[in-house]
Amino acid sequence: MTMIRQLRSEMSSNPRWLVFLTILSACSTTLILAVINIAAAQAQSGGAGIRLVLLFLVTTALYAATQKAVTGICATEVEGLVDRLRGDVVEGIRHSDMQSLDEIGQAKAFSALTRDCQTVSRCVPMLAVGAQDAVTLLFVALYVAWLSLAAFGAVTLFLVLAVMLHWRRMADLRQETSRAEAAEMELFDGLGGMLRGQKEIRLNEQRGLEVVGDLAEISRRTRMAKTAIKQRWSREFAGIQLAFYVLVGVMVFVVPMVTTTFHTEAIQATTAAMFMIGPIGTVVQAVPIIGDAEHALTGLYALKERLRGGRAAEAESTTTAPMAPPQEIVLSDLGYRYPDDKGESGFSVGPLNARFRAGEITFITGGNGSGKSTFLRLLVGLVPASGGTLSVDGEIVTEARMQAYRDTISAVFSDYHLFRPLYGIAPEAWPNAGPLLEKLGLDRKVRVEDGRFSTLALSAGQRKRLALVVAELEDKPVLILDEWAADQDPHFRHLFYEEILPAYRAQGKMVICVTHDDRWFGVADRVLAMREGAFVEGTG
Ligand SMILES: Nc1ncnc2c1ncn2[C@@H]1O[C@H](COP(=O)(O)OP(=O)(O)OP(=O)(O)O)[C@@H](O)[C@H]1O
Repeated sequence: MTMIRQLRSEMSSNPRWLVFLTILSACSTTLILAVINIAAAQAQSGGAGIRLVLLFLVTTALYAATQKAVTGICATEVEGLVDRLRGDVVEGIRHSDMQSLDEIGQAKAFSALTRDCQTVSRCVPMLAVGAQDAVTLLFVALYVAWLSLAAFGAVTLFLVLAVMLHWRRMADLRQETSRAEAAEMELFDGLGGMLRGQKEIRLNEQRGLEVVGDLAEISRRTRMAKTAIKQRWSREFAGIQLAFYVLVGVMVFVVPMVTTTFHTEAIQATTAAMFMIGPIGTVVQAVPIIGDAEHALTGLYALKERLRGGRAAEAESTTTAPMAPPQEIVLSDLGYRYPDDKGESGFSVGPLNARFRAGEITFITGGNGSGKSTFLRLLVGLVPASGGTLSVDGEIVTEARMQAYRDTISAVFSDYHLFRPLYGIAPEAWPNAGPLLEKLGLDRKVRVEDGRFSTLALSAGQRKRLALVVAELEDKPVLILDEWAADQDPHFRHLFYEEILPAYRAQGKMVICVTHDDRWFGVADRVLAMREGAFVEGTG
């Protein structure tokens, strides 16, 4: 079991101590049972002695103390495991290339980090109590054996049959659980789309009705799948409890027929069997919860490995020495191909040959879908090249130097994201934000307070200007902008092409911009046109 294996290898407390406490807890439960049986027998002959009362109190206190300790240790260890795993997955995401992330899918990564982690956390009480009750069952069974071998035979036979039946049904249940999970994932995707598409839904009533209708259908399928699983579990649970009552009936009515010695122990063995009903119920309830947690944990480890796969070499051999500001970036036959999708071959860019120099502005132009954004992802090392090389100042950028290379680049991509805190920007640079905000007409909207932007509630054009403020605060030697001016009004477009870009050139920055603004092509030192993933001959 993944959970037990991982807990054993990563536990901060001694696993033997946990096992000892679990056994002690089960012992105390069995002792309580024995004390009750003895007291009941003594009651027939005039009442239980004070020693028995004291023993009862001590065993009860021992049970409460060990249960508290086991639950506490399980909670600390499982939550620690989840926390470390979540951290590893987040790190894995940070280090993985964009292609791997695209393949995994944002929804899957998000649900692993939220729902799966929660599922593992939720199993803590059941893990602790379930383990205690499983050991208790064993001990009570031994106690029954001590009372009567015939009763023990009946209990063992029953337990073996119950476990075998239960195990066989578990396989079916696991399949049904996977189907229910797939349906639920589809539902989450649909709900996400419905929330993001509110504007479109409000502008077309028929679309809204169809979206809601579709969601209702997916929700119905999810409900059916989940209800079926819950019903099967409650049938399973009720079946096992019922079978146990039958067992008690067998002990009371049938066993005395085959053995003459059983009568004296009948009441005690029956009480012991009744004592097993609680733990059996807990174990039966714990199994699916722990099973779900196990499934979630296996998925989380698989995701962690997948994120690590292929990037291990980079992560393990990355040299942290910073790279000097690039004076020249050279692409030699550099290429990238998106993975094939359901038999359709993926779009490819390259082989690309180009040279970018510090203090120069290069414009990249080309029709929609010609590969400009893909080229930028490749240029900044967000996707692994399928061929060719990328060199900085005569040295090929290896996997090990890729992060150092990326650290020399600032970018505003077409699908950029704005963080409210000024992550990655040294506090000494925060005061520079004021003049930049003023230059880009944002000073009356946004301030920097304690290293955070006061607001991100801005128009599309304002947000893009704020993204440029962030890029300027980073003050890196290479700047990449993907259709930055597309959202700007004539004033800021003019400012961008006529003042901002020439200022970058004067500062010695290497600037690469994707743009369709042919009116300002003259501002660039070079214009490269793209078509079908390649630079058009004669441009540049
Ligand atoms: N994540 C992806 N997975 C697979 N294929 C993709 C992916 N992103 C883009 N593509 C494919 O790559 C091709 C080029 O896309 P890209 O975004 O690079 O073009 P572009 O020139 O930037 O277009 P636009 O001017 O419309 O932004 C497209 O035909 C698209 O189908």
